[in-house]
Amino acid sequence: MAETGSAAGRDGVAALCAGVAAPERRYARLAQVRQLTLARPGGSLGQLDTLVQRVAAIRRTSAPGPLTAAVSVLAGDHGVAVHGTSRFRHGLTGGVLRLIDAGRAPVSILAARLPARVETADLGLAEPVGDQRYKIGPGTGDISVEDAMTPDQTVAAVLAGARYAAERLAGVELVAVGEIGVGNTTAASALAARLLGRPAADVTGLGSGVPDDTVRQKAALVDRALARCAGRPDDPLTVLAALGGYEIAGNVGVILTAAARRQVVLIDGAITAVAALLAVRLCPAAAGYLIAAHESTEPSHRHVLAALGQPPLLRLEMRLGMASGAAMAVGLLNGALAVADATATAASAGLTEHR
Ligand SMILES: Cc1cc2ncn([C@H]3O[C@H](COP(=O)(O)O)[C@@H](O)[C@H]3O)c2cc1C
Ligand SMILES: O=C(O)c1cccnc1
Repeated sequence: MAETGSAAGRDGVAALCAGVAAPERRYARLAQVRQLTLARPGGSLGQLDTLVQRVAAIRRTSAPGPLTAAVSVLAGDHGVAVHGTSRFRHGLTGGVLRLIDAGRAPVSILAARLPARVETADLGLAEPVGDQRYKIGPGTGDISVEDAMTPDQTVAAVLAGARYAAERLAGVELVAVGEIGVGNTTAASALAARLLGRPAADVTGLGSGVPDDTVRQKAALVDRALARCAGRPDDPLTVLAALGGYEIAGNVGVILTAAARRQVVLIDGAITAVAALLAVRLCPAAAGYLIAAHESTEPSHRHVLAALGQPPLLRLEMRLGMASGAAMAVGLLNGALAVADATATAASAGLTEHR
């Protein structure tokens, strides 16, 4: 398999990438100058000052102010979960999606407090749940013995994610990117191992909370998956087809579309981070739109964030997925943006600096 997906599909992904222009650094400099005029010591918000400058470059304004946000969760089942790699049974993902849609899942509760609307879609559940307009297939193949998706399904899932983002996530300034999929930390570990050239044991963790012997079994499955596709090209779509999942591919499309629309992309945990890495491998300019909300306990997450050059905003030992870490970070980011926007200037307050 030299290349993944039909020519038309690959053209569609290339068009998504062509729509992404890097953020405009000029606005970061203007925001920095503006910050220095405020009635507080220059640089006193530390990393948050730098973050505000990055958001200024993304939004093309020197004072972006707090951002309107949507929280997005894409869902897909994973064939590899039949080996018992998750705390939960293969196929239970749909129940979690129902809980989110009913407003009773952790992310729904966090989003309601922000407030932010929650959007979800079934891209690859075994049993259909909710909106089926973006559905590509009923769960992936077991990556330890077969490809997760066909080349055409892979490209279709990226493009479905893009369409979902255009139709359901437009009109906000920030997208918190999330996923659910029983078994998807095994897929994320396999993708990270392959994309970063790291051994499975370095990037495999306890996911939803499995015992140590199951973590070792997960690493062995990842090794089998890597051996199965050794020698294949390592272009992002080929790797995604072999080892990924529908919700991961969909999030590649979400990230590229959000970047093209100059939305801030808040990355959640290990599974969305590896989708971001795939998006950046396809389209380097997308990197400028990413902000890493947190670093979860999944060992792959730290390595993938390092490869993305993204320090996490929060380190809380979360391992929940479903955009919950990203939702937690929205308030922090918007707090920094509000301070940058609305603090009095030193001159207006008669506060001149001694040095
Ligand atoms: C009830 C339930 C709620 C969740 N919320 C997030 N995840 C998280 O755990 C899953 C990944 O871990 P693993 O690879 O161990 O299955 C993903 O669904 C992720 O979003 C959940 C998983 C389940 C089952
Ligand atoms: O890193 C994550 O987001 C994560 C970790 C464990 C389980 N689900 C998600």
